[in-house]
Amino acid sequence: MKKARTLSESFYYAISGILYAFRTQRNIKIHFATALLVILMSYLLKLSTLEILTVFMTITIVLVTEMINTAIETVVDMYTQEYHPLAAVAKNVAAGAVLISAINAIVVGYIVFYKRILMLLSLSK
Ligand SMILES: Nc1ncnc2c1ncn2[C@@H]1O[C@H](COP(=O)(O)OP(=O)(O)OP(=O)(O)O)[C@@H](O)[C@H]1O
Repeated sequence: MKKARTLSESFYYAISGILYAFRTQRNIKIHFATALLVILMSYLLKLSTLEILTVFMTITIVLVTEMINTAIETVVDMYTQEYHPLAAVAKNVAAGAVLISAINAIVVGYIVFYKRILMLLSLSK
């Protein structure tokens, strides 16, 4: 088994993991595009420092859980292509983690952006 020897090698492996997840996972592409849009909106709507921190934490949690989900799916698929109840448990629990992070993102998005967007819409009338 090949072990990472230097810090730069470890960094390279981590970056290639991120690029693999981005290349192969449609959901991660969607989350990434949404994150860019949310960051742009945060800038335009002049969020407070605390709100910006919350938005960044939320984006990070969604992307990280998606990547861990991808890692778990990959390990399960490497282990078996056959139906196995434990494979189902592993994948379902990983998918559950993604769902929880997505619900958190919706709640944060609602609390931070909803009133501001309503105000903008009423101003533009
Ligand atoms: N080897 C397996 N044995 C038993 N059930 C499985 C197995 N592979 C997948 N499943 C079931 O099918 C579901 C979907 O698995 P799959 O690997 O297709 O992920 P996915 O929904 O395509 O995820 P993503 O969209 O994130 O790639 C799992 O949550 C699990 O319930």
